[in-house]
Amino acid sequence: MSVELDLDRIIVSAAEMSAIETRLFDAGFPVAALMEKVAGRIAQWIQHWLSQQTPNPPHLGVLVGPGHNGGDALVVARELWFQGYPISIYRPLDKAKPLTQAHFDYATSLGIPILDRWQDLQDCQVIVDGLFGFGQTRPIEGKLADLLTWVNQQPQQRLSIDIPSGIHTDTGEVLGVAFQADVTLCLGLWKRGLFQDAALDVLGEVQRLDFDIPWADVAAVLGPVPQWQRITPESARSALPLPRPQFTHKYQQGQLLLIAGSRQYGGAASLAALGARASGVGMLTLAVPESLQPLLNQQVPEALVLACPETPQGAIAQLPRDCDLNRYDAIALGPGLTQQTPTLLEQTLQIDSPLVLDADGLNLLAADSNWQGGEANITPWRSSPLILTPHPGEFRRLFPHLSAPHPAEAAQQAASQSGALVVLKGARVVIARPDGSLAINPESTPALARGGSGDVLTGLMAGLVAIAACQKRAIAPLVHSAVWWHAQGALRAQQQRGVLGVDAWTLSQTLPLVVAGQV
Ligand SMILES: NC(=O)C1=CN([C@@H]2O[C@H](COP(=O)(O)OP(=O)(O)OC[C@H]3O[C@@H](n4cnc5c(N)ncnc54)[C@H](O)[C@@H]3O)[C@@H](O)[C@H]2O)[C@@H](O)CC1
Ligand SMILES: Nc1ncnc2c1ncn2[C@@H]1O[C@H](COP(=O)(O)OP(=O)(O)O)[C@@H](O)[C@H]1O
Ligand SMILES: [K+]
Repeated sequence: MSVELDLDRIIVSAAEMSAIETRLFDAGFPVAALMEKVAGRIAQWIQHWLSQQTPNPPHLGVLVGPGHNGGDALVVARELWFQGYPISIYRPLDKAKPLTQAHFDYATSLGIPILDRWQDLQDCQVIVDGLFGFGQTRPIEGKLADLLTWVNQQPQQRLSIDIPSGIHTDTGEVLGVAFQADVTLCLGLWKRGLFQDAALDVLGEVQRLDFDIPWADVAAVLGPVPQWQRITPESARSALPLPRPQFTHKYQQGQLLLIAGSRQYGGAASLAALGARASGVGMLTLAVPESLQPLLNQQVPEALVLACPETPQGAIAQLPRDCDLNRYDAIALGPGLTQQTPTLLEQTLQIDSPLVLDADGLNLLAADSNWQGGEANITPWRSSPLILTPHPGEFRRLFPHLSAPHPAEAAQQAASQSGALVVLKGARVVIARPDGSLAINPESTPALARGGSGDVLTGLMAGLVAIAACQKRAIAPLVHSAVWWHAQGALRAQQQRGVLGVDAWTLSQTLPLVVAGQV
């Protein structure tokens, strides 16, 4: 018996969703009954949504496709018609699956208007997209492309059933043109495409409507531990090292060494240090070029600052002789470092504790001859986790030979072949583990698209990893947690200051509030 997972955490491909549905049908659940159930929940959701906006039922235009997405749309249209909503149906293609055709015939017999021209949808207040669901693979072309282009130019609110038509269910790619939704109601289980950066701007607000899929059927298709998971508030919270016991001291709450900064990039070191502060790590040590010591002492007074001899250009030339790398629970290397001193990477890689590499730490790794473009697995020469936090540019330098077309698959391949835990940054951060599993952060904000946000993440993540390592907890859940809280910190700061008000320093000051708010 596998442990039942919250269905909200699971992300499926179109083929997996189809296989899960097939199991329900094979077990005796009639296809038509499932469609009634699902569409009934969609209709209820729409009714509640619209009742909050206007007391009078608005006129709904319903786009109906040939498959069961169109069938869902017809059942929704029928139910809302019975509830007194004015409805108009537009069906661009004549062909339909038998169940969809039956619903179309019944809707026609009820006298629900069937439009001949899509232009007549302009009288509606809301347009519902039931053209294609997870069955879509082909590009949207010809008349369908013209229809969606026209619909997207209309002022009405737009709601999509399951996934916007024109979005590839697995990759999130726009297949020519896509229905531009204000709301997307994902049915049953989260689809992969809804978390791909390429799709984000056409999804609108995304909600999942549950339809009671038994765990046994999910596990039969996805295995006992589904590979693709969403980070949820519960998983992010439960990973935090809380509550803190009364009887403890700082060395039991993690010791982190952060090696960062140069005369040129002093801010990166302080932002990473402030991120680490937000983790609550017991003891923070900063190794920085000696000229940065006064700045860091002032900005992060609780940290122990190691002044390192520096190069003429102001980079760390070497670590102080008395710096014992073995005493730390975790090490982070990279923000603002420059690439002048490859020995820093060599030294830290040899230490048997978790290592977080970011920015120039990643660039040094990419240039290291042992790394071999990420194709030589690190596991034989390192037993502790190596955590890489590249943005897409750094990722390409690290893994130049990977040909996976989409970020999630690319991260998955990168982690499997290199043995590192790969945190691929972007609008939706993907965390891939060497065992092939993948976690995606579903909630974030473009407020983070700003210099320094990543430095804060590195510090926060390394701090949480240090606590986990010190307390002999699993490391990966804390990496997920760091990505989640980083985004939540940005969302909180954005609430207070707007999307343009979330500079990295503000983010670092908001993070302790959201993380501490979990106690
Ligand atoms: N089976 C059921 O009773 C349930 C079905 N559900 C609904 O069913 C959907 C999946 O239904 P289907 O598998 O029938 O697939 P779709 O409704 O997504 O449509 C697939 C059909 O569209 C055609 N098509 C795809 N792309 C096209 C293009 N670009 N141009 C022209 N034709 C194109 C395909 O040839 C196929 O006939 C889900 O998204 C969901 O809305 C869910 O509600 C769960 C219950
Ligand atoms: N459009 C976006 N939406 C959400 N998060 C974003 C977006 N763009 C960037 N981010 C996040 O901001 C951070 C940027 O990190 P990085 O590229 O390393 O920048 P820097 O080196 O300047 O700190 C990452 O955590 C990334 O996921
Ligand atoms: K749809």
